[in-house]
Amino acid sequence: MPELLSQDTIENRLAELEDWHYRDSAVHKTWKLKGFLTAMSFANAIAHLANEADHHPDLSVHDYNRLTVRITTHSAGGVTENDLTMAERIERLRHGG
Ligand SMILES: C[C@H](O)[C@H](O)[C@H]1CNC2=NC(N)=NC(=O)C2=N1
Repeated sequence: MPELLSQDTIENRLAELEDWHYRDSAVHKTWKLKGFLTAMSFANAIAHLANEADHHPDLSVHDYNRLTVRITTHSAGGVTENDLTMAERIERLRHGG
């Protein structure tokens, strides 16, 4: 089972990622997209990435054009390397990398 990371480690890693935060045993970010379908498409792209990685974030499309992603490792009960890796992969996806 992947091991839980300390708050210091998590916050140091998140400092490299724009607008990601650590709260309630998870890392999360909210984007404001161009519209509802853009937000849905981004959520779907993340869903495919997540399924390939077998690591599944919580995805919420809300307030018309916002997407909130929350990532935690259920089996560990908090944030592990797998969550930070997923956050990094989502950022690369968003920026076309
Ligand atoms: C069997 C399967 O690999 C596990 O249930 C995976 C699936 N996706 C998962 N996703 C997340 N976020 N945390 C987990 O502990 C987890 N476990």
